[in-house]
Amino acid sequence: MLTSETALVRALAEWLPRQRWFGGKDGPIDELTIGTATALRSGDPALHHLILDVRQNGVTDHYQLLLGVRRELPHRLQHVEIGTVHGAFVYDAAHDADLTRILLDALAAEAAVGPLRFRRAGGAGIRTDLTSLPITAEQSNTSLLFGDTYICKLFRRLSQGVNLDLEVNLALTRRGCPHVPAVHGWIELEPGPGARDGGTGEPVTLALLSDYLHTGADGWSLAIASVRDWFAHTPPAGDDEWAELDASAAGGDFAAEAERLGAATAQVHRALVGAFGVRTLPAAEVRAAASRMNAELTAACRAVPGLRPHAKALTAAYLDLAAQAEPMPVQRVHGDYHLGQVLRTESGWTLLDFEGEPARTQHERRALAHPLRDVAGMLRSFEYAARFLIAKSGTVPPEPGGRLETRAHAWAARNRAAFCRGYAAAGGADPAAHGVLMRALEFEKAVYEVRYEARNRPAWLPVPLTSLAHLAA
Ligand SMILES: Nc1ncnc2c1ncn2[C@@H]1O[C@H](COP(=O)(O)OP(=O)(O)O)[C@@H](O)[C@H]1O
Ligand SMILES: O=P(O)(O)O[C@H]1O[C@H](CO)[C@@H](O[C@H]2O[C@H](CO)[C@@H](O)[C@H](O)[C@H]2O)[C@H](O)[C@H]1O
Repeated sequence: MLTSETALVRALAEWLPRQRWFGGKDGPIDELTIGTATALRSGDPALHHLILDVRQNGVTDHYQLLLGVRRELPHRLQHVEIGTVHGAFVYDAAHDADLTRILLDALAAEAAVGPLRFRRAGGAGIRTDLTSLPITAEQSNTSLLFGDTYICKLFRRLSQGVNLDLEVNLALTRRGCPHVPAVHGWIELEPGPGARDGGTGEPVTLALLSDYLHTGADGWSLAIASVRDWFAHTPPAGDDEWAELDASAAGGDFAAEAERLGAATAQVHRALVGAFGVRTLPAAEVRAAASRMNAELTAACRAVPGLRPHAKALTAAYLDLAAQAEPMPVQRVHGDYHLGQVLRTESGWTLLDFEGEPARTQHERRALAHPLRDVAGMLRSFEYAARFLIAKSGTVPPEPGGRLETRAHAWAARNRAAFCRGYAAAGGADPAAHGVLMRALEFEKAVYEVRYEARNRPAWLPVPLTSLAHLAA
């Protein structure tokens, strides 16, 4: 019985915190148990689907793992070894194309295996002749490419109920929205006792199979290429003029793309209203939201001391929001909008990953919000992109007013303005006309990022902290 294998549990507890997608790196694992184990293939190699129940600081999270078991571990799989149990190697089978093809077969057949249900989105069949390759993006989940046809996202930390990415993508696919990849199928865990559905009575989404937009380039890589050009460009008039330079002269200027991205964002926001509706948030709830933002700031300052010097400016922004609170429209939004979530294809920008912020509860992620929340998220991403290369070269925190920092600031300002222009011109709320709300939303996102980086990528922490130093000044 796999669930009572102590050697396996011990190996998993040692391996899990080292995974990019593990969201609990800021504290020890108090207990790890195997919640469900479903055999998808026996023999050698064998494949088991596991749900790991991980208790940390009184809270239990559920993580999904495809566990491969082999007597001999070929070289190509050694980097994903978890350990050995009774003389057999166990490893992360998301990287084993011999085993992942079972997922496509099961989806095509709309199979049911134990508590796992394999679903198809529409009438069209699912190809089963494709080999998978995991992508190596900076991800909270693990995605497998099947040829250049499908991308299958295996959700790592499971949320209760229907996954938002599935819910939103299906709704927008069915409305014919051109800015999301079409959904082909999904895998879910049927409702059941304990961790299975957390009492919601809803299936838990485990994976999502969508169109792979193989010609697309993600917004983050495009933006970083542009920042690189911008840093490399030698100004004609000397260092002091760098901030005022015409960025379009540097080559690789991103502003026109940023503007188009703003327009696509406004169009998706409209489609979300069409699919899920809109409501008015009373002023009292806006005030409550401002006070929640401040409570998050207090908690974040406790966890990350580097945030404390900015706390006063952030609180002032939240107080301004509360003081000027008036009823505002709220709707379903993307919820974790940044340059890594958008792809530029030959036909325009496509938005990905409607799951919301991985560190929030499902309830928080599904909550309606002002659409400018996404705009604020993307503006933060321009700040990140502008400073990423400085951080990578090890010169963070840069000297205030320093050469590269001045340039980074100029790049971010140019692209932020272009994005907002595109958003407003395509019918979205004009960010310039909502200064108080925008400032509070941007700070809220920056606080989230500081916590996110502390928990997941401590080496990145200086990026949001440095940009906060500028925004809060
Ligand atoms: N449908 C798709 N077509 C092409 N690439 C995709 C697609 N979906 C995701 N990607 C790529 O995978 C990366 C991570 O996807 P995402 O859905 O954001 O995963 P996560 O939730 O783990 O962050 C994206 O930045 C993008 O580069
Ligand atoms: O894409 P995810 O849903 O996994 O989002 C989480 O991870 C993101 C990083 O991969 C993180 O985004 C932050 O870093 C980005 C650069 O890597 C930057 O463009 C974003 O602006 C910044 O927020 C995101 O916050 C987190 O939820």
